[in-house]
Amino acid sequence: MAAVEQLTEEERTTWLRALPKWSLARDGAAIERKFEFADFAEAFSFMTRVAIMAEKRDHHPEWFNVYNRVEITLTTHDAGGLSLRDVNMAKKIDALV
Ligand SMILES: C[C@H](O)[C@H](O)[C@H]1CNC2=NC(N)=NC(=O)C2=N1
Repeated sequence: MAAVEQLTEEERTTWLRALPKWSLARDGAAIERKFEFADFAEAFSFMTRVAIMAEKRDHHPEWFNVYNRVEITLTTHDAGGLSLRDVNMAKKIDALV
């Protein structure tokens, strides 16, 4: 796969404005968002939809689930930090909820 470029600090700031529900994590190397659903079935349904999308895009979330809560962290391992792939994925995830 072609190398994926890490976002510069300026690009990070700009892109994050378009993702108000996500915050920078790991010293700018990742973004994260917490989700809360009615129950486990709703949370897992959401996770299933994210998983299918992740496979299609070959870009996979780091996540944590307890009952109705899901926490998602996006980072690009191939870039060693945040890339446009994370920003695009976050937008797609936002559109699912
Ligand atoms: C070999 C495979 O295509 C790569 O490792 C993909 C898979 N999914 C990935 N997911 C994420 N979040 N970052 C990556 O760099 C990444 N790379």
